[in-house]
Amino acid sequence: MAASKFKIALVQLFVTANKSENLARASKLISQAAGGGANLVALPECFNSPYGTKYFPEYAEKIPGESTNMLAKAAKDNKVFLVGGSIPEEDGGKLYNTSTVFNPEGELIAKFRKVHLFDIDVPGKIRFQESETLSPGSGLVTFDTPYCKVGLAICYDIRFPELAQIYTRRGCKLLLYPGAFNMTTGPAHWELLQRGRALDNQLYVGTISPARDEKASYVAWGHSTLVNPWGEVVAKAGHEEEIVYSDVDLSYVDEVRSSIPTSNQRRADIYKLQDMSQN
Ligand SMILES: O=C(O)CCC(=O)C(=O)O
Repeated sequence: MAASKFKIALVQLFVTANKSENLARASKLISQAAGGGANLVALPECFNSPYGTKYFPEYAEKIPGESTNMLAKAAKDNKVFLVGGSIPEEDGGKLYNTSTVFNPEGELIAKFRKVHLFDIDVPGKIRFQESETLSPGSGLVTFDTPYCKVGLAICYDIRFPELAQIYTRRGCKLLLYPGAFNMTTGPAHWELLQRGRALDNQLYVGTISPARDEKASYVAWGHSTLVNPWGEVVAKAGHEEEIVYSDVDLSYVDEVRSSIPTSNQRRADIYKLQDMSQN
């Protein structure tokens, strides 16, 4: 029988412009998280490079490559499931914002390319057009652990509730979103979106941000968080580098779903959700 509890570590890494420093630091914090008892360790969006359209071409790598080789080794050395945040990936002349997942044997078990690119323009506040240099992914990705099935997406993807609903339909009890919200949308929407996705789908939602660097061209909000199926924040970082640990209690997912059985109360006769993804 699958274990009903496991420990997750959200690694809020301080990311700099120095890739090898980022990789070394990430590797050290993954070991620290494993030493702290985590079964599953997760890194932030763009953990190996600064976040910004001008940086993506400069830092992009093939998979496998330097960054994912480090992740594979760290997962194996520390015997953890490792969600490698995301990195700018180059493939076939295109760039993607890509998350990779490794099992405790160091094998790549999932690869997700951000599906919804972060293209926004909030007048006087923030304009960001990820599509200037990136291409979107075209598939949805879940992976299996001995604990539960996990759904994976990246940052802006959290704004699209259909994606989370599809992962829930596929049997996920935990959704993970490496992400880097900013000083405008962070305070307004970061926690609200996570609590919304968790409550709508009655599952755990974890987000993993880089630590805030006030000197960076894109200032991340921080506040990596875990929300439970009741919609409560159970663990939350500040904005500096830190590891946030929490137990994920899968029996609580079942309890909430049986107390308020929304998933059996849908009106398929008046609306429907369609999963068109091939993977
Ligand atoms: O949705 C937002 O407000 C922020 C999204 C973002 O920063 C990203 O997709 O990387």
